[in-house]
Amino acid sequence: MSASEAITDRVKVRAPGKVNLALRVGGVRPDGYHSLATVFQALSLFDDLGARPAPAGHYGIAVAGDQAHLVPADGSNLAVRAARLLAARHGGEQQFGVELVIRKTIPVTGGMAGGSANAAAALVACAALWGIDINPDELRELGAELGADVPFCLLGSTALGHGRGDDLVPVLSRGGYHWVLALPDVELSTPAVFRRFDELNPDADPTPPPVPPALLEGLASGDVRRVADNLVNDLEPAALSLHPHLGELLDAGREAGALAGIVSGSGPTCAFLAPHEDAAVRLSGTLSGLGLCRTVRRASGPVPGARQVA
Ligand SMILES: C[C@](O)(CO)[C@H](O)COP(=O)(O)OP(=O)(O)OC[C@H]1O[C@@H](n2ccc(N)nc2=O)[C@H](O)[C@@H]1O
Ligand SMILES: Nc1ncnc2c1ncn2[C@@H]1O[C@H](COP(=O)(O)OP(=O)(O)OP(=O)(O)O)[C@@H](O)[C@H]1O
Repeated sequence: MSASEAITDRVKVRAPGKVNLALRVGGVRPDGYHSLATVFQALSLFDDLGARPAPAGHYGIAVAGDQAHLVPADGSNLAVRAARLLAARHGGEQQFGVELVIRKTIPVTGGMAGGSANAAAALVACAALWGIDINPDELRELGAELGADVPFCLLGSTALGHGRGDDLVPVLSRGGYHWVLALPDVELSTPAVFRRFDELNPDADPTPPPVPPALLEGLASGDVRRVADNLVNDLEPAALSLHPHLGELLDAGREAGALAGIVSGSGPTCAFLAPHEDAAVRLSGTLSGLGLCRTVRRASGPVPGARQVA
């Protein structure tokens, strides 16, 4: 199917990318994952996914968007894996079929949970298309089998994550936050960044450091400066050591008026928090003009998780 045929989508689902306001990383667990203590915020940078019926046993995929060529359009796509997993747990893969189309906006391999957002969207879309009655907890459990960030892409808003990052509790958050996202022209693989973290922290405590209480207080009171002062990402030194020029980009954003700048998740996207919307508009203009990154986007948060749209 070509992406232009998407007009016939029977179900459309929109899912957000994320930024980690705090990403505290502990040592490696027996399952190979790192113990995390993290605060996620879902951002208004969305991927859209359409689903339409297909013959039983057929799972098709098309991907559109300027980075579509970087995303697998076959059975390895996380959205296809999500559809098959849902089917397998509700009667069998041969009982259902679907044609999926993804329109990418979230940067690919950018540290903003793009693939996870597509998996979350596919779970929601296929459950609706196939008439499967599944509650949000079950949906998040399936999501966790697909990737550590998938449950948050389902939940959205602001949440505290423990374990692999998939054990979630909603966090009280007031007000809206205005972000400028600088997308560098390099890729960073999540496992490679965690491996570099291990090299830099050979004696990491199995328990991650706590998220800053002042961050949670800032969110609860809607105090953007307090939030900015307490952003933290333990993967940032690892990402910077793999791509040192990200440090220059972070410095440029701070000098151009950001309250704070951090690497988003495993990077390489750099996320700058602005004091208000006008400042974000100015900051994105300045950063675009510097030529330090491939593109600059603005987004706000928090926004809801994956959900069906008209
Ligand atoms: C960096 C973050 O985006 C922060 O939210 C996530 O921790 C990564 O989440 P994700 O991309 O959904 O992760 P997965 O697809 O489940 O795992 C990809 C790889 O990242 C590493 N990984 C991920 C999560 C975690 N808690 N510990 C890890 O070590 C592992 O090498 C894993 O094989
Ligand atoms: N539906 C999908 N969308 C994007 N990437 C996908 C998808 N399915 C598989 N991938 C592959 O997964 C890898 C990670 O891409 P993704 O865009 O999810 O990275 P990321 O945003 O850095 O992930 P995270 O922030 O969750 O660690 C890439 O190699 C990509 O090609």
